[in-house]
Parts: sequence; C-alpha cells; structure tokens
Amino acid sequence: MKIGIMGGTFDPIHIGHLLLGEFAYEEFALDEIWFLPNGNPPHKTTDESRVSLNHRIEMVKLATADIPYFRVNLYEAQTERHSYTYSTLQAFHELYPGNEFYFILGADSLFSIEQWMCFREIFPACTILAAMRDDKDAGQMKEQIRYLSETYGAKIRLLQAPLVEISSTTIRRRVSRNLSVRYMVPDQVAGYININDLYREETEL
Ligand SMILES: Nc1ncnc2c1ncn2[C@@H]1O[C@H](COP(=O)(O)OP(=O)(O)OP(=O)(O)O)[C@@H](O)[C@H]1O
Ligand SMILES: O=C(O)c1ccc[n+]([C@@H]2O[C@H](COP(=O)([O-])O)[C@@H](O)[C@H]2O)c1
Repeated sequence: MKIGIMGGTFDPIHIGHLLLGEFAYEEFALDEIWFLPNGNPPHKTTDESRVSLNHRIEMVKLATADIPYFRVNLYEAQTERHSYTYSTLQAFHELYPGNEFYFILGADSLFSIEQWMCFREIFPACTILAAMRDDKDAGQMKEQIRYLSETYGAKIRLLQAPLVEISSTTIRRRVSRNLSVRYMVPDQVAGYININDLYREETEL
C-alpha cells in the first residue's frame, strides 16, 4: 500500500492539515492517510502551555472520523519521550513491511528539516510530499527541494494543495480572543474546543 503520513502537533487540527491529507491522497493515488499526532513535540518548547495530548488526539479523531481513508496512528502518542520522524519511519517499515511511505509536510517543516534528529535517515525511508503555506514560498520551495534532492538524494515532490494561511496558532489566538474559528476547523472540532473550554487563556498561545 501507499501510505501518506500527516505528522503534526495538531494543537488543534485545522483545515490546512486536512486539505494536505485530501490532496495528497488524490494527487499521489495513496491508499490511506495516517494522521500521526506527536506525543511530545521535539522542537516546540512551550509544551506546558498547550492542551493535553488527549485533547489533541480527540480532536484529530473527530476531524477524520467520517473519511474512510483517513486513519489516526497513535505510535508517537504512546511515549512520553520525544518522537523523532526518522525513528518512527524505521519502526513503520518494521511494523508494516512492504508498504511505501509518503511523509506530508508544509513549507516551514521542509525548510527546517536539516535541524531534525538524524534527518539523513528520513530520506531513504519515504518520499516527502511538501506543500506551500504561502505564495512567497514558491521559488524558495523549488530551490530547497532541488538542494535536498541533490545533497542527500531525498525524494521530494511538490504537493499542490490549496493555499490556506491558517495555523494552529491562529486558531488558539482567535479562541482566546473570543473570535470565531468556524470554517477554519471542522464543526466537531469547534464544538469540542467550546465544550472543553480549550484555548481560552492568552497564556495558552
Ligand atoms: N495551512 C497550512 N498549509 C500547509 N501546511 C500546513 C498548514 N498548517 C500546518 N501545516 C503543516 O502541517 C504539519 C503539522 O503542523 P502543526 O501541527 O505544527 O500545525 P501549525 O498550524 O503549523 O501549528 P502552530 O501554529 O502551532 O505552529 C507541518 O508540517 C506544517 O508545516
Ligand atoms: O524528528 C524530528 O527531529 C522532528 C523535528 C520537527 C518536526 N518533526 C515532525 O514534523 C511533523 C510536523 O511537526 P510540527 O511541529 O510542525 O507539528 C511532526 O510529525 C513532527 O514530529 C520531527
């Protein structure tokens, strides 16, 4: 099978993430998209101010429940230790042999990938599908793809998805200011945020 992996902190999941999954599925004829919530994000330093892992997972489940080819994979959520993409991919090849993995990410992740743990080991283990987050990314993205491909033999494809300038930060900020997040997150996620009173405090940004 061809499996797309949509890794993220998902604090909370929003339509930018879901569109990447949907367009990757279609454009690269993938069989499934696995949403992979990060248990303890290696590079985000403000974990203590974020909502609990359980809330993040619950929102990912709600957002993906109706789509048969969207799955939630809790591999990285099962450990308190940092999860690193290279080791998750190694584990997936052992746990699910014979599958091809496509790691889906946005421009910011592609630009910082050389700071990731053992990043060279990521390239032979998957094809990267990289999406722009912003119009300004276009030229720089192509250059970064060329650079990573030539330098490390990375297999990277540009993922053409609608440009959505929404981030989890935007959602957290808007909720804390009592502004609407309707249409930015699925209705079920907006309802969950509301019922559980998430992101109300400015300090949770
Ligand atoms: N609107 C978007 N368009 C394209 N890619 C996105 C978008 N939002 C997130 N991504 C990508 O999805 C992956 C997971 O992102 P993450 O869960 O950190 O969301 P985020 O919106 O970037 O969060 P935050 O604002 O908290 O940093 C990353 O590879 C990121 O680049
Ligand atoms: O392995 C690493 O060192 C590493 C460093 C930064 C990000 N990642 C992964 O990249 C994905 C997007 O990360 P984030 O923080 O933007 O949600 C998610 O699956 C992270 O686990 C991985």
